[in-house]
Amino acid sequence: MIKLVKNVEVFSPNFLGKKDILIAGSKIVVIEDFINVDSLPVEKIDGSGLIAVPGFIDSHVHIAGGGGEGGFKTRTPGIVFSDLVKAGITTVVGCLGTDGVTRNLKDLYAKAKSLEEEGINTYIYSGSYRVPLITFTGNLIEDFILIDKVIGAGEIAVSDHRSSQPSVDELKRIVADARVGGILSNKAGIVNIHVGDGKSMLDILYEVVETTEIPVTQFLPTHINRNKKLFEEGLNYAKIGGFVDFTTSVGDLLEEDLQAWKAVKIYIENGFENQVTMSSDGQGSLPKFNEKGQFIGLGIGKVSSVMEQFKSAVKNGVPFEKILKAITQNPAKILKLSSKGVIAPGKDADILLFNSDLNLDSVLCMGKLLMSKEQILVKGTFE
Ligand SMILES: CC(C)C[C@H](NC(=O)C[C@H](N)C(=O)O)C(=O)O
Ligand SMILES: [Zn+2]
Ligand SMILES: [Zn+2]
Repeated sequence: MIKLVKNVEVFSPNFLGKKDILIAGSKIVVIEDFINVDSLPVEKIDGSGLIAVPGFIDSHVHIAGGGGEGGFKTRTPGIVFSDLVKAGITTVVGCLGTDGVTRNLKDLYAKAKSLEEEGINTYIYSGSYRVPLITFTGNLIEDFILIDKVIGAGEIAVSDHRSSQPSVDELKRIVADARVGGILSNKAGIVNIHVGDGKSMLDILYEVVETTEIPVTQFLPTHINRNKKLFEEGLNYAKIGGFVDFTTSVGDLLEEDLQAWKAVKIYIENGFENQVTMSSDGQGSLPKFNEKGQFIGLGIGKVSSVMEQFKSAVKNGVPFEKILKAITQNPAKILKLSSKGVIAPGKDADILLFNSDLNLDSVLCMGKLLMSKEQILVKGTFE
C-alpha cells in the first residue's frame, strides 16, 4: 500500500520544514516539498496544520508485568497494546525486573510477539535484576545470536537493596558477553543497568570501564533521576561519554525538579544532548521503602508518562527537536535500531502526527495507521 502524507511540518528530529512524505509498505521512500502521485492508487493523509515526528522508542517497559515487592498481590499486569499507541510508542524494549522467578523470558518473548502481531515493533532484554543472569539458551552470547528479539541484557540491578549484590567481575563477564554477543549478531549488545538508591551509585560501572577494554557506551543505566545525588553523579558519568536514561514514570515519587524532562533539559545544557534518553518503566512497580528498608507502598509505571514528559518539556521551552532526540534518535542509535528513530528516506515509516496544541492526531507504525484523527484504529486482541 502506498500512502502520501501531504503538507506536514517535519521534525525528523531536525526541522525539515513543510514536506510531503511518500510511504511504500513499511518504509519512507521520498520526502519532498511537493510530491505528485495523482496517477497512482495512493492513500492520502492530509498533514496540513500537523507536525510529523518519528515514532517514540521506549527502551524500558515491563511489557509482561513486573512488581511483587509487596507480595503476590502487588504483581503488576502486562501492558495493553493501545496504551502504547496512545503514548505514541511505536517501538518498545521489554524487560524483567525484581521478580525473575514467576516472570520468565519465554513469557516476555511471547508478549513481545503478541504486541508485534498486534502492530508495534518489539525487542527484549535477556536477564532480569539478578546475576547470574537468566537466559534463553543458558549462554548470553547464544541468546543474542539465536533469539532475534534479544538486543541487550537487563535490567541488571546495582546499588540497590533488592539487587543480587553483583561483583565487579560478574558484571564484567556480563557486559563482555553482551558486547561479543552484539558484535556477532550485529546488534547493540547494550546492558540496561537498574541503578537503585544505594550510595555506591555508578561506582561499579566506572570500575568495569577503568579496568577493561570495554567502552562505557556498552551500558545504558536507567532511573538516573531517582534522587538528587544520582542525578548529579550522572553528569560526571556523561562527561566520560556514558549514556544516561531518565525514568518518566516517577513524577509523583520524586521531588518536583527531578522529573525526566527537567533532567534532560539540564543534561542538554551541559552538552550531553546525544547521550540522554527517557524511558517509562511502564508496568514496572514503583515501590517505596522507608529508611529501615520496610516496604511502605507502590505505584505502577505508565507508558503514558513518556508523552506527558515530552509535552512538559515542550511547554517549558525545551527545543522541540532536542527533547524529541531523547525518545527517538538517541535510543535508536544506542539500541542499534538503524532503521528507526529518524524520518528519512529508507527508514521505517514509524511516524506520529501532532496537531498544533500538541495532541496526538495519528500514529503510523511500519506504514500502518494505528490511530487517525485522534481515534484508535487498531486495538489489541481483547480490547
Ligand atoms: C525508578 C523507581 C521509582 C522504580 C523502579 N522500578 C523498577 O526497577 C521495576 C520494578 N522493581 C519491577 O520489577 O517491576 C524501582 O523499583 O527502583
Ligand atoms: Zn529498575
Ligand atoms: Zn524497570
